[in-house]
Amino acid sequence: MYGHRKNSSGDPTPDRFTYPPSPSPSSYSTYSSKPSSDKSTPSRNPVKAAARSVAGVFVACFTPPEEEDTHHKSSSAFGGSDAFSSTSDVSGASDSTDGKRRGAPRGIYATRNDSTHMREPGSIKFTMAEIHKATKNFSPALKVGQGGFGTVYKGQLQDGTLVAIKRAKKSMYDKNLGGEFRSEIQALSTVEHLNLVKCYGYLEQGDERVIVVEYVPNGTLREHLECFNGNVLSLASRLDVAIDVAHAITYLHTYTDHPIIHRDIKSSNILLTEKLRAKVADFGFARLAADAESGQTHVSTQVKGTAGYLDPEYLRTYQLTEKSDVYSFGILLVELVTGRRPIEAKRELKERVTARWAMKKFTDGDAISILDPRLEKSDANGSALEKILELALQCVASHRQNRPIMKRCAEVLWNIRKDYNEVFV
Ligand SMILES: Nc1ncnc2c1ncn2[C@@H]1O[C@H](COP(=O)(O)OP(=O)(O)OP(=O)(O)O)[C@@H](O)[C@H]1O
Repeated sequence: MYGHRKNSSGDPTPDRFTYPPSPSPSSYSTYSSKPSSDKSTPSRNPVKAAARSVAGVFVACFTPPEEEDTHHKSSSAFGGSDAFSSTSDVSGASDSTDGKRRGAPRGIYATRNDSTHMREPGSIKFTMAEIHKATKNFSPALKVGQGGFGTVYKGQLQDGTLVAIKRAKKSMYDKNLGGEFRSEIQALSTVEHLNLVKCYGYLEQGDERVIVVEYVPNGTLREHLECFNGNVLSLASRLDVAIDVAHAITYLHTYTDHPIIHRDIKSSNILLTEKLRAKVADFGFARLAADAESGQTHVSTQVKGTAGYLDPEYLRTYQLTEKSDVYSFGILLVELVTGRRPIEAKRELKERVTARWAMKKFTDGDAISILDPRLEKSDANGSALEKILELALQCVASHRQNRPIMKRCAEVLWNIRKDYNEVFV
């Protein structure tokens, strides 16, 4: 199953992939089972050894796609919406989309009146009437994004709570979305953490699959790294974001009833609050990890994730562990300090795979040259950059046993942040 993103020309471009690939042709099959060399050149410097190792993995595993990914949003979260200030009638059958589908035999348009009963307090099941009311009948004015799962709307519940309402696209449901939907709900409904997007509930009715989650108002990390709002995210804020994400993943790996592996850690799944704190979203690919007591290892029948963030060891072995998230997190750290996407297909060959390029510069003693050009090349930034890259290197080690656990990542980042703060007091 491929997520459908839109490239700059508006064409759907796959950037998320499943291996084994679906029968449909895709350049992403080049990521597949080609074994990668883990035999890095021995080095006395473990950091440099890891760098060589990871560079080898990138060479072996990644053939960048022809098209650069693909940032797309049909409308930005920054656009927000003032549609809630309107007092228009939300029951309105006058909505044009609604009008077009009025004859549909199944789904919400045929069942709106079946589910007008009130939701029981505390229930996570929403009614169709509530969803319609919250989104003003899925008003295009309230659309805040589009992802592999479907369309995301900003909504407001009866009690005034702002929510993001994720409506699965029909094609996804046809492709056996059932499992993924339930997975997302199962994972989301059991967890609660300041740095995780809270799940309020869901609706499963006819062809409709809708998830209601906390609305996070300030766009995605990827949007901030691209300065969509005109402001450059400072290195201090980037460190805070990294710490928040590390805490969120630590919680998923360690403190839930069963370990949860997110499987799709990436900058477009990290949402920012107005105070620029991070909340990790999109558990569409989350799966409950093996029960620690049973000692079983989760073996996937399909490799899922997003190009550029995917753990090569998982790709090779189909064995999913928490360390696959650690790998993706390492890629995210590189993204945070460089500002670049993990794969930048329009750049010259040696710079296309951002982590490989960054690690090479780092081991050549030229880390500062990879710092996001929008950030000042100060001593404080240079020092923090090197420490962050050192951690990133460990996270993207080719063998999972050489990667730190996420809790350790949080601790290291916390210390980097502390040292960084001290420079400014
Ligand atoms: N909880 C939320 N609060 C505010 N905006 C959100 C929320 N969830 C998603 N969005 C917006 O909707 C967009 C699409 O989100 P979604 O999670 O469906 O897809 P994605 O993660 O960007 O892509 P994919 O699903 O293909 O990985 C996001 O990029 C963001 O702009």
